[in-house]
Amino acid sequence: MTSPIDTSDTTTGPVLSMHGITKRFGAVEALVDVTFEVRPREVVGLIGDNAAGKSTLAKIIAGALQPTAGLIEIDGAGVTIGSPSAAHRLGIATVFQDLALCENLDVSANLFLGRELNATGFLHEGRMAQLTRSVLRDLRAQIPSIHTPLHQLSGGQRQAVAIARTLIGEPRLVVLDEPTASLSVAQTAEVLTLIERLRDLGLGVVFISHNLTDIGATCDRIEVLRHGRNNGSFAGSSVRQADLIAAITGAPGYGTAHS
Ligand SMILES: Nc1ncnc2c1ncn2[C@@H]1O[C@H](COP(=O)(O)OP(=O)(O)OP(=O)(O)O)[C@@H](O)[C@H]1O
Repeated sequence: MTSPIDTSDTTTGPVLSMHGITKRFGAVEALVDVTFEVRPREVVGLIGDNAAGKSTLAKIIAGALQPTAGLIEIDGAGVTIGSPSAAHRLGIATVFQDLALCENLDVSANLFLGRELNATGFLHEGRMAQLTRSVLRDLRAQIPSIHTPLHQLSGGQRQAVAIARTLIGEPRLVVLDEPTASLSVAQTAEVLTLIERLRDLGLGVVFISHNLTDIGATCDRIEVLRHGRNNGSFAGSSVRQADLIAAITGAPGYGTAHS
């Protein structure tokens, strides 16, 4: 339960591979011929201006939207991610900005929300508590107690609970949509550390953000979308913010797709 794929070799094939992804909403082309890949043990930043198509791509990965065209592969095999539960079965976990947690429930109950363990018809609270502690230990998340109600936690701790919740399903890939938005500097640092832990656990991570400092500090690779198209791919370690901004805004040299 708490041992996601332990893949230490980043030369292995992508866990997620998307080619020619197009998504139309009527006349609106939200995504056009997009390519996107994530390898095990890799954090890929997905950035772009408002309406660039980031959330649409995340929703397609999460099974909440279907692409109009394109090919999706998980571990090299073509798949259709027809629903959020299909994504879950394929080892894809997504944390959207609303976190989808319950304020009045405690940490452990939130981790198992909607998928409580049953033993002879009863909630198996002891086992859920054990797994909750194990997942939080794997992440080294700073949570006061697994019995603390969610409404008593900080924004960063809530994000930690939402990220810990993804590990219950033994994911290969975790998609985080703006996980540091509206967090303090200290809470942001904690969440960035959690993202690095997910990578250390062998997972592929998609990190969507408008914050280029957070992206630059954490990502192995950064993919830029502009007007629904690929508009630049950068190695995280060596990237300059000016180059990211140029790709996001379409400065000269970055005005076309697939630069
Ligand atoms: N359900 C929908 N119906 C119609 N148009 C949509 C729908 N969802 C997204 N769009 C359009 O698709 C485009 C891409 O939107 P998307 O939300 O993916 O961008 P984004 O990069 O996530 O933006 P932001 O950073 O502002 O959240 C926008 O023009 C948006 O208006």
